[in-house]
Amino acid sequence: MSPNLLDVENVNKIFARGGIISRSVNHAVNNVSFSLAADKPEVFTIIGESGSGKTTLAGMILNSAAPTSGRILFRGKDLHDVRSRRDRLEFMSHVQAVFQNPFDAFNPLKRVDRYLFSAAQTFTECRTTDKVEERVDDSLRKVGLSLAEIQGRYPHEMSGGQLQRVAIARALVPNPSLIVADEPVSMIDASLRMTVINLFKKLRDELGVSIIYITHDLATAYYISDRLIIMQEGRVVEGGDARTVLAAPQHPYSIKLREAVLSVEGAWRDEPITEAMPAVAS
Ligand SMILES: Nc1ncnc2c1ncn2[C@@H]1O[C@H](COP(=O)(O)OP(=O)(O)OP(=O)(O)O)[C@@H](O)[C@H]1O
Repeated sequence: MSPNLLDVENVNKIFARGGIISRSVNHAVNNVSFSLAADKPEVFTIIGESGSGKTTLAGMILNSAAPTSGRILFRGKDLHDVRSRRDRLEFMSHVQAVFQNPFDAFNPLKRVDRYLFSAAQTFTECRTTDKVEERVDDSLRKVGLSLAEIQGRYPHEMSGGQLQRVAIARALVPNPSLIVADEPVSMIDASLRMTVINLFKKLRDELGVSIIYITHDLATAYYISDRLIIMQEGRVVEGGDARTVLAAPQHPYSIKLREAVLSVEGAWRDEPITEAMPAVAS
């Protein structure tokens, strides 16, 4: 049997606080487990209020921090063993990240196309200028942009929504199988949020990319998720198929979640999202 895309097994992260006299520990991630299948791309949402451990968990999935205990496997390989530069580059070509604030992700003094060229040179076999540009243009077209549109532009010359789409295009350059998106729309103008959210759906459906979507936004979580886990104080308090969880919420936090979803659903029904989405090229 082929391994899962991702296995998070009994993962804990404990931060120590204070000095020798007043030492305390913060159990930021507490015994979290879930898996993503290799053959079924999905949007898997990690939802929870501020401080519930979402970003800490994301950091461990991205292998930028190690669990205190438990393990994380990507395609059957323990991330603990992904150490050499070669292994890390290989891992990063399969697992990419999109962060909250696109303006933080790009140096204001650096042209945005440079980031995409650099990703193509680092993570792909493209070596000639033509091949690199072709690869970058291909990735940009998957998010409804093109190299001609963004070439030579600096971050401040783009809207937050456009820049986040460039960040997603950069993540797509290596053809990853998993994107970890940590609050990817919370800093984007509300009118552009659904463009990015719909884009994740298209990446799942048309490119077979699985998305771990991290958020505290109940409405977009409901709209986009196939499965979700709800975190509170580091623990998973409820999880499973998104509609099932929301149809019969058990935990007080999930009940709050459901109430919020119902109120925004009503609003959406009255005022559907009309922003046109670009087709995603395969
Ligand atoms: N490097 C660190 N050192 C010490 N404590 C940390 C560190 N990183 C996170 N924490 C603590 O771990 C807990 C979980 O934080 P985390 O950022 O993962 O939560 P979150 O759910 O992502 O919150 P938010 O939605 O506000 O980003 C918090 O109590 C936080 O203060």
